[in-house]
Amino acid sequence: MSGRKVIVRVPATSSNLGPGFDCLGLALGLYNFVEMKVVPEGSEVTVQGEGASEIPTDESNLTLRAARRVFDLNRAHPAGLSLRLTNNIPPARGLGSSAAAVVGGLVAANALSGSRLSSSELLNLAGEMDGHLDNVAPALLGGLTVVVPDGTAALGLRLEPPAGLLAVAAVPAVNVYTSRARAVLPREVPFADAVFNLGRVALLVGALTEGRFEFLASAMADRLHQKYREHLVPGLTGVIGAALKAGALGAALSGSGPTVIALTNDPEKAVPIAAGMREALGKLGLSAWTPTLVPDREGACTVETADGGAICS
Ligand SMILES: Nc1ncnc2c1ncn2[C@@H]1O[C@H](COP(=O)(O)OP(=O)(O)OP(=O)(O)O)[C@@H](O)[C@H]1O
Ligand SMILES: N[C@@H](CCO)C(=O)O
Repeated sequence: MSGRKVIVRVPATSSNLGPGFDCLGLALGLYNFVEMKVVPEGSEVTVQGEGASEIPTDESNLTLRAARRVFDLNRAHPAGLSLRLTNNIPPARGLGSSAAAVVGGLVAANALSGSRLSSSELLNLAGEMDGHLDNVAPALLGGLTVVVPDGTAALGLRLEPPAGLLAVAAVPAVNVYTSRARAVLPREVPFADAVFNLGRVALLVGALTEGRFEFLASAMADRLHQKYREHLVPGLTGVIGAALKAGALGAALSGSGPTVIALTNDPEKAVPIAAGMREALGKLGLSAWTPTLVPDREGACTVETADGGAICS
């Protein structure tokens, strides 16, 4: 096994999309790369790019831990492992960095040990390790995903995002840790708020799969989590409002924030939408990165297999 190497590409993800708290996610064309090589002994992790100074490189590294789970399950025991992580997804910004780290480790190790685990086994493992099925499902499967835990298993459905959809992200230069953003959520919500979200999440899935963009502004509204997180996410309401004013079809907090994601199907509107969101954050003294991203349709895939081929298109 020594010397065998794979490179896996994993997309960023935006979960919730407004009302779909913990169940909806969209894969985005912004990628982390995991190069995993079997070496004669020891383990070595290097990180370059986003989060390089904060992501651990010892045995606690998420990608390494995920890989070890798969090697154990596949009864493959590489003598040593070398991991080179090249990150374009900024951590702690609501773009699924930790989900990408886990999925990358699982998929790379599975590819190096005979691909014995199925996609649903990988989804269950990823959900167990990351704790956020709504990020790991789109990272693994690509596209628009609906996922729910059902007993000990996850039920994940991949749907095709509509043609021409673009996501303009406003990524402010502040960290919001998911654990903190969950701790501020209430234990109970008003029945009317639950009903508000139920209708909208159904409408949102239907609107996206049918390309009924005129429904998105209403369908991306939320009453279950965004208002409780407002104090952690600078300018949340103002940034969403600015995106809608600049012509976005709909906008919402990405995952647990602080990124806001705005959808459009008009490439020319992406520029004013990004400018509007930057301006709203600028009024608070915050700078933001505002990339326009296409939906990723492949999910985690192998850009270089152990025998030199490629699985990603
Ligand atoms: N690319 C990565 N590689 C390894 N560990 C990571 C990576 N990204 C995040 N982590 C780790 O995951 C843990 C959870 O981080 P955090 O709550 O910010 O999740 P996150 O996935 O970055 O959130 P988000 O979805 O908001 O980006 C932290 O301990 C962090 O160091
Ligand atoms: N659905 C989760 C995503 C965390 O990345 C949340 O909003 O807390």
